[in-house]
Amino acid sequence: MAKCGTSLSCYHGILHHQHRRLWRVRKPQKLRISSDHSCFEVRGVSYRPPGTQNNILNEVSLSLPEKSFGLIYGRSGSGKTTLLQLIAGLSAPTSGSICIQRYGSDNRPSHPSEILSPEKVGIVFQFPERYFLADTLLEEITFGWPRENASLTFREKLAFQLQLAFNSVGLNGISLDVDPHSLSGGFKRRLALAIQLVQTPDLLLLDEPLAGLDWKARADVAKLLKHLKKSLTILVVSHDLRELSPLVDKSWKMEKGGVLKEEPLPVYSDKLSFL
Ligand SMILES: Nc1ncnc2c1ncn2[C@@H]1O[C@H](COP(=O)(O)OP(=O)(O)OP(=O)(O)O)[C@@H](O)[C@H]1O
Repeated sequence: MAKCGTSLSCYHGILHHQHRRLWRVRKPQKLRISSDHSCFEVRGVSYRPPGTQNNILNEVSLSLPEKSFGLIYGRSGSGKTTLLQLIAGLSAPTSGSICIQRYGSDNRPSHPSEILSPEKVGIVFQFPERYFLADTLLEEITFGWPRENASLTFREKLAFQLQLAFNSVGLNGISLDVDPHSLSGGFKRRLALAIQLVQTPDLLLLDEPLAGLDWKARADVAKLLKHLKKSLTILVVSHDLRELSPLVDKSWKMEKGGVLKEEPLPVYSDKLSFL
């Protein structure tokens, strides 16, 4: 496979302002939904880990239209990560279902709902760089790919997908020989996203995508997510409401006891800073 260029792409600088801030409720964005559309839906999901007495999640429901950006926020330990893991198919709900529903122009279901297949879902865990294993970018991203038995056509398809994924996260200017651990924080997150995008998921789940990054890398990753949102459905769990709020189409608050409520985001208002 041909190698990409050898130089790191430059970060775009952004101006950083410190403001006094006040909380207020942000108006939800109007979702532009085409007449015929699909939604990822969590329907009445409860989860109790095997061998335990209490539910972590209780009758959780949400509906996220395709190519929109959803955000779940809420207290630590309320069950947000557990919900992402269920949507990704890493554990099975105790009750309820997770599916894709198609709707017609009258906003009514036009087909029977389909169970969401884990192959259609990509998940990036919190601090994904901690799980990097390989010595080069190429090995990291192709980890687990078929080496010998796959047909040439299949390998060509994977190589094509790899190129697309690298381009879409802006890694195309970096040599595939680079040690993933030597990348900056923001570029490590780009790599973690590319690893998932190679699998061409329909739904991308991100657990705290900005956690542990400096302000510049946070702005960089938020900008990248805005770009990815054009072609993917993204559901994020995060405490970083201020940076992500411009991207958010729908939001939910996970409350104590694993109860999810659709709720607009509270945001900081710089305009009111004189108050
Ligand atoms: N397999 C399990 N068995 C028992 N308890 C569990 C299991 N998995 C998670 N929990 C508990 O469920 C609760 C919810 O955990 P979860 O990680 O989903 O919360 P969270 O909202 O994502 O928290 P944070 O914001 O800190 O990441 C926690 O109290 C956790 O300890």
